[in-house]
Amino acid sequence: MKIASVIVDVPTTQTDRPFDYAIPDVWQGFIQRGMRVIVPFGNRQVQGFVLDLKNHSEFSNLKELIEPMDLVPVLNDELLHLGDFLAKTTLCMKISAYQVMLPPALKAKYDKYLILGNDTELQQLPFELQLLFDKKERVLWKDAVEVMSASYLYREARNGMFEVIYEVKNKGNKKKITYYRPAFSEQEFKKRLESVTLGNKQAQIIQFFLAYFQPHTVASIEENVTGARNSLKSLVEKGFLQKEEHEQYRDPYQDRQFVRTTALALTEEQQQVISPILKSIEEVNNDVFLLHGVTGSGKTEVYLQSIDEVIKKGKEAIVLVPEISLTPQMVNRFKGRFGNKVAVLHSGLSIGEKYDEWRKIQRKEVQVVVGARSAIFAPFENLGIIIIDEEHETSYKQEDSPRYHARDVAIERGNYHQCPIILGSATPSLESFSRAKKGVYTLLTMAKRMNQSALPKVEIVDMREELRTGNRSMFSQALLEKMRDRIEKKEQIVLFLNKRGYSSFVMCRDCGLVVQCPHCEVSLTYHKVSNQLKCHYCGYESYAPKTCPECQSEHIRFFGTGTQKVEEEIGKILPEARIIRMDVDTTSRKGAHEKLLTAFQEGKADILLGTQMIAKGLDFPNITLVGVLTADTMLHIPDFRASEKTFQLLTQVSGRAGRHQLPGEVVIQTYTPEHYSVQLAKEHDFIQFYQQEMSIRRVGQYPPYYYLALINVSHENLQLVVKVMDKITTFIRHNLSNQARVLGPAASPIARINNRYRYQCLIKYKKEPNLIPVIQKAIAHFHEEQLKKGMTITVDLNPFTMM
Ligand SMILES: Nc1ncnc2c1ncn2[C@@H]1O[C@H](COP(=O)(O)OP(=O)(O)OP(=O)(O)O)[C@@H](O)[C@H]1O
Ligand SMILES: [Zn+2]
Ligand SMILES: [Zn+2]
Repeated sequence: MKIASVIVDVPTTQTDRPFDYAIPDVWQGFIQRGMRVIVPFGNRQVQGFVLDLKNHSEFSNLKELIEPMDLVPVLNDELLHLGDFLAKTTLCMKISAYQVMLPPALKAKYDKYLILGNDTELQQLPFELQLLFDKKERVLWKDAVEVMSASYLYREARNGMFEVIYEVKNKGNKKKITYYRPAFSEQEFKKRLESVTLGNKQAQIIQFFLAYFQPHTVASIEENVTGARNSLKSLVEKGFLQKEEHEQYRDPYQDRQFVRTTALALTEEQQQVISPILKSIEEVNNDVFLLHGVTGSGKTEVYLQSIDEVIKKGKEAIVLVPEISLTPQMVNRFKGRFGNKVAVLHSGLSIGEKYDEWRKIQRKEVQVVVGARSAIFAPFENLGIIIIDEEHETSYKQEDSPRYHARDVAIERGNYHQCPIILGSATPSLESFSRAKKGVYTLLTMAKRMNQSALPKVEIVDMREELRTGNRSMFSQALLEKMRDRIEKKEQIVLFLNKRGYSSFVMCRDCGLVVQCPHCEVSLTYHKVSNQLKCHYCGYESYAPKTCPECQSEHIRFFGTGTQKVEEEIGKILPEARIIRMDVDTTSRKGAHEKLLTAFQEGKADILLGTQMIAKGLDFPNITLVGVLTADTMLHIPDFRASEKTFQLLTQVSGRAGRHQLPGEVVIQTYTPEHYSVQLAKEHDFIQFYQQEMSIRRVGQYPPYYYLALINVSHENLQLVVKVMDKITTFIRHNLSNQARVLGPAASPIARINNRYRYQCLIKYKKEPNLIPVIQKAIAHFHEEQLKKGMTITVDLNPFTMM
């Protein structure tokens, strides 16, 4: 093959297609599909992905590609195909589709190094390289190519002379660990022993190996035979032992002892739901299961035993969990069952650690990956199951390009591998549940909690009523009494606050002004520690004003409640209570999250106070009271999913109480007690909520009855934004069927971010086969504006944020 088709890293619409490059002779036979290469583009050199190899091109005078960046492909055939799928279904550039599948270490420009292969002696190298390597462990790639050709280096790397690694700054080099392994079978080993004479130490070492016939590290040999180190070499020379080196990964969990767990005897309900899953695994079917199980019904055990079956068949498993429930407790459950067969991918890892975990997958050293959204791209080649826990979580949708939903990617991959998919939740999304009702997915239900424990009793407290009776505190009488009671009984409490920071906004009580960001149309958030106001969209910061910027009144103050303020107030009313506060501020340091949770688990506090991050996944036996301080903050955001999100959150938080022997109770404080999402969360009635919400969606023409597409235009010049959005909207309106509803142009709910005005157009549709080409055509018209004037146009198919 003489020609490579390459997708280049130049993200513009004009370059969003493969370019052909001639493969120079030195690289013939080396370049493969899915490798990254460096190619000339214009007068620059850029990276690209090889999509295809061929012998003929419709273009003549092809430029030559410069060199490969990888020894082996970083994307396999399936992932190349998946990139196509992403580009088509999310309207992103192909280059961003491929890049999103790789760990960040392979995206940015990190330095590349050569290190010597396991068996390479310095003397084997050409003299020029010997000089470079002299006493060094590794050599910068760019220094090496000054003295030797890249093709020589790559070929020898393939032969095992070197390894090529990407070095992520400050994260330390790959660690190697030396092992000694027996050179023959046990029988052969014993036979040969008869015909040699060994020194005392050597004999002891041999005895040790015969007792534990497996590879050992030097450290473990020395532990058993003191001073063994010096005799190992001669045993290698005599042929008894072989020395080998294994890479030691920067395993973030390596210092931890995992208590091994074994499969639990399943309850009747668990058995009922797992049997169709096992059947699907057995028959290699591509079924999508929606596992609707109430909180604490034992969904995780169903996942674990399904995965176990998949591993036994020599296949692999991907488990997605939302970033915030990817707690050490969650990781332990998987590592405890499958040990080092598990790789973990989440945003708390350093770039180097992510790269290491990814390579374990690529090298087939693990069979299970547990991770947040992007783990759906794990480069497994023989997938046997994909599990998405808490499938209703909106964090499975990526908010920047490629705007993909992990569920769609999972279904696409499941289809390729012909493997089952489990979507699990106590509060499934309306989209998934309606698909299950229609029979597109198979519905599996677990309605009971483990050990017959009841779902917690929920009490709703009307905070307006509290105010009327003169209670101005953030705790209702009911909640306060129950908190006292639990502290006395030495049981534990979870207090949930739907917010971050000390207080959310600053308002003037005289003129009603809310202090806003000067660049964005949002109110600023007050941070007590620094006495600053911050914008969470653009990062703008200023000191909190002492007087109102509008009317100069001094009655300007902070509204709303934050975790710090709640902590202070508890300190006043329940001074004996020990509190652990978990929010963005207390958990920003690496490992902090885990420390706080462990402390709580060990009973070092009575109250766990926190935001969203404590709502899910926690499974602690001693929690018997959950208090939700303000249930309605989320009901008022401009989003048609506001009620659904409120119901889900209240159900999830309530689900933390009374999961084991002790019964649980929940107090929900609210200013809108009559709202159905609050009332039905009290009843734990998902089905009723589903029906009620569906009828509202039908009337409002929202998903799952209609699909949505959101187009957004932003620029500093308001007139330009309005003009462009108007033209796009008109074009789309004229080119879709009259069943489609095209709303807009209208100012976005957040009308300005970072001084850029934002306008949008929302399309609601049922069936529009031409939707994508029409949108593309509408936008293509404004290329010039995008390129020259810095205007941004984004398209979000099935958007999850309407802001
Ligand atoms: N078959 C079983 N026998 C005994 N205990 C079990 C069994 N299955 C699960 N459990 C235990 O029951 C508890 C609840 O299970 P699990 O956390 O899996 O529930 P879940 O459905 O995932 O809940 P949530 O949706 O609230 O996270 C756990 O402590 C788990 O170890
Ligand atoms: Zn004022
Ligand atoms: Zn701002």
